[in-house]
Amino acid sequence: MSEQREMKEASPGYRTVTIFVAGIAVIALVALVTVGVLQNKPLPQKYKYGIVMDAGSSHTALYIYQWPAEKDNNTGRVTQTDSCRVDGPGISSYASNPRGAGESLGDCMLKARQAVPSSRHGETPLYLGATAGMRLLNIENASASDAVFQAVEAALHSSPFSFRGARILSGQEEGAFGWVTVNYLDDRLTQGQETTGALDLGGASTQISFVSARFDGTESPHNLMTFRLYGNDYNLYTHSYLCYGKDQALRKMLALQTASGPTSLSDPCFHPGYIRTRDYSELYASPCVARSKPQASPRNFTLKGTGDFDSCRTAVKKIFDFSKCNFSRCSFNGVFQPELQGSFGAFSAYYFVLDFLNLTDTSAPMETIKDKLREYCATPWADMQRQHPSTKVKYLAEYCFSGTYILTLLTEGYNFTADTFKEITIIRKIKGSDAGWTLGYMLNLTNMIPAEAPDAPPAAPRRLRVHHGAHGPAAGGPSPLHHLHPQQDSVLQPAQDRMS
Ligand SMILES: Nc1ncnc2c1ncn2[C@@H]1O[C@H](COP(=O)(O)OP(=O)(O)O)[C@@H](O)[C@H]1O
Ligand SMILES: [Ca+2]
Repeated sequence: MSEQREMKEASPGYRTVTIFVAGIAVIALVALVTVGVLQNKPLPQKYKYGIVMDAGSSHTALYIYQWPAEKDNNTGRVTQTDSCRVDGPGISSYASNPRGAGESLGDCMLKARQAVPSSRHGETPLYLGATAGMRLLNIENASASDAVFQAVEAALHSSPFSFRGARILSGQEEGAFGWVTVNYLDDRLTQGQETTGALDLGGASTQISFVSARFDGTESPHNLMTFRLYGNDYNLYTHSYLCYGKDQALRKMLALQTASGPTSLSDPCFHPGYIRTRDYSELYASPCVARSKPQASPRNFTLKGTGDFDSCRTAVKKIFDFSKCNFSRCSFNGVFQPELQGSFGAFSAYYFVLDFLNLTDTSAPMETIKDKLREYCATPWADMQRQHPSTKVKYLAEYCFSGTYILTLLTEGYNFTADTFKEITIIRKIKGSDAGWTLGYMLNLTNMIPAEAPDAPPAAPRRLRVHHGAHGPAAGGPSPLHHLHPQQDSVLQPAQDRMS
């Protein structure tokens, strides 16, 4: 009896404890399940991603872009979230070891896997675009360039991303996409504002692109790219000069100086005291200079710097041909160029070189710029090395040439004057994204720039179909496999397609 009473008496407290413990257990279970579910099923991602690899002549770089998931295909701004520089040289340097080209991309691919949330991997487009280094290899040895592409494609196919092809961009595309990038990042396209021209200096080629009111393509159809973006039509003049990137331009200058096969060369574009043995077969191993290789020459020559800016300019100027022009006006080498118009953004090696030389202020008088270069080139090589112990020796040795080349290309080549030179801004990034062709390339291939303004009445679809232009390796390249047709539905259209 008493026991029963006791139990009865104890029961209210016992029940409270039981309910309490059970409650805790349920909460713990729910929390455990929630954590488990969340770990397996990631939270919905706010962003989408796209990856472009820039296989340049000197090196390959990977860029990761992101944009708000719900604004996809609209005006949601695409920004660069990450980039990765591949160790070693550009893929065109792997002609005799194609597998090495594929392997070289491994570290950056790993970085991309870590940077893009895994739930997005499968839907993230991955593109590789090669520029002038592969254009040259393709000219020189098409089967070697095929083998490099095969190795690179195999490597990228094995990534978790949605690989959409590796191909050589035409010079027109390279120039036009650089222009799209700069104007997209500056937000000049949605507003229908006046656009900025684009100047891109690479190692093997250089591009100039700008909108010209005086150019409709009649004079030189190959230089016209037409766009309709956000409801505005653009006639873009663009030209890519193969062999006029700064590395090939240097080869061209050295080739002119060694035409007779000397054993030593005094060169004004290198610092006084600079001395280096150069191999003839190495110097001439490029389609840019191969034909001018001396008939008979020793194995190598000794290159000695004299550090004389004015003589360097004279030597550099000789790689430009100003003698012929079959158009109303030309830049050089008989290439049509309308009168320069508007402001320009100059990036890539323009930035690397002029930033190193502290010459990014283009509003400085031309004479001041020349004086600074004159003084710079005259600095003894030993002093240069002492002052810049951590700068790559190859770069350090060539900044005098590169600065002189840039000045000559802009003023004598493109006809920038003391006045219009001020219209050039030297840029590396715009709002955190690198200036270059990659962003424009991706925006085009993923149709992220609409032809019509977003709030325009639903007119007939204006997206223009693009065929590859009848020019450049992109059209007649090594193998159709490498030239997927990613540009269908793109808004970018080379003029000759429109007119045919
Ligand atoms: N820090 C730097 N200083 C000087 N030059 C640089 C630096 N970084 C890159 N470059 C140069 O910029 C150029 C980049 O060209 P790249 O994009 O590889 O070639 P292309 O566009 O012709 O295919 C190369 O000449 C490379 O040597
Ligand atoms: Ca480049």
